[in-house]
Amino acid sequence: MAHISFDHSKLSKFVHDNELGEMQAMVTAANEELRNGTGAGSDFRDWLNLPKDYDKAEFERIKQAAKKIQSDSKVLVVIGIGGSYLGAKMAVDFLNDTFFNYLPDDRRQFPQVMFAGNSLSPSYVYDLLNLIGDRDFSVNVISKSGTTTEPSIAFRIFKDRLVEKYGEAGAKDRIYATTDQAHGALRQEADAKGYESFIIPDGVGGRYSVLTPVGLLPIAASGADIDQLMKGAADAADAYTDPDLSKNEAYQYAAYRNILYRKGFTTELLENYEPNMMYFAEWWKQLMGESEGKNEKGIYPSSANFTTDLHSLGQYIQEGLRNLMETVVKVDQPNHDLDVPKEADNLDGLQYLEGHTMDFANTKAFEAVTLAHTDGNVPNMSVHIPDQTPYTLGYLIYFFEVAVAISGYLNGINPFNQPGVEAYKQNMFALLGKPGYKDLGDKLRKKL
Ligand SMILES: O=P(O)(O)OC[C@H]1O[C@](O)(CO)[C@@H](O)[C@@H]1O
Repeated sequence: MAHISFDHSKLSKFVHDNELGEMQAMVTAANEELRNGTGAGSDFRDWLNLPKDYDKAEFERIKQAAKKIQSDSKVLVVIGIGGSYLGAKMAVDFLNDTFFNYLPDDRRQFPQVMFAGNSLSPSYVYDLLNLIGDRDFSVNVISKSGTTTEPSIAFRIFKDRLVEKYGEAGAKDRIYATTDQAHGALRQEADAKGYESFIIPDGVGGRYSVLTPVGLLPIAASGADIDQLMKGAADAADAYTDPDLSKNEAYQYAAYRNILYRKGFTTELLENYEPNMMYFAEWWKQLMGESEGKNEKGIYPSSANFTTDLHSLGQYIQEGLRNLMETVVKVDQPNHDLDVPKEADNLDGLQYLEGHTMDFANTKAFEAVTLAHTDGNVPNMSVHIPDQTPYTLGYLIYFFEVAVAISGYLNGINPFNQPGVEAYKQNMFALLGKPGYKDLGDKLRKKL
């Protein structure tokens, strides 16, 4: 029995009874490609066994580093982009108090965890420096390649500030580098300067890296239990191995979205009813989009946060272009619940909700939306999670990782590369005047 459950009961209007069964042969083949390494991109499958097969000594070092950061810093600045930040950001949000980063220092046990290097906005960096002020801080710089422009520039700026505040030696003790074990500029710098460093395993791509030091150090620094996170993922790894579609809900999810995609439902919205899951959707979008969007095909991953966005996107979802499908991640037991207060008069007309809780209203909204969208011809799937614990998050991460790998093979693409991301990078290097890009730079400038 899986710890989380996948509900496809509202798909009967869109998918005939026999269609899932007809996917079985393809799913079996996709499973073999994934498990036996015969599919495209097979060098990047190490995330499959990662929840069990990880470097235990390094894991302990992560916990020690997290303790040091908690003891000597009010702020941890996590520098990275794409898979080198989204996993940590979504997990820190998902696992902590909604206003975790807003609590003042005298009301918090653990440092603020702030992110940088995920844009080129100077205002953002300026504002973050201003937020830190003269408080103690540390930096975790994360980049597999070590050459990504956004985090590289941000790292220079925060490193400068650290050196200014603590001197060269003091700064060195507050920089944690998470990067490739042997290659890249960041590895060279970490070794040359003696930063404490952690390794991004070779066989794990950025978007599958949240359970490596990439995600684990910031998550642990925020005070969350990374043992439980790994345990949840390890149990999910056991739960989602059977190629039999009737027994594997992660594979069912992959198969259903493939069936729907072929019927013209080309955009998938990941939806939630908890504001601190907004970044879960951002993490999921990179996982799905970078894995599947290639060879001029793939489901476009989008998201909506409910009930908030029912009052902005709700109209479109209900009646706009009919190419949408939706997947809701629904928390069955919120971290906290509140009663609807009683009032003697009934001026607001809300008396009928007295005796109920806010979560009752939230869950009824979920049910109402599911039915309305289904009636509006938006195929609806949902993943129910019991709570927002580290164990459940680990489980959920693995559910989506294994599902997208199968989904990619079902759609005939390599789910583990991202060649298209290079196009903008090459142009940007050329326009910035990076050595080696002169000819391309000349060509591009004529087009501007
Ligand atoms: O860790 P790096 O090398 O800085 O790369 C960051 C991100 O850039 C990409 O290569 C492309 O977006 C992602 O796969 C990766 O997560």
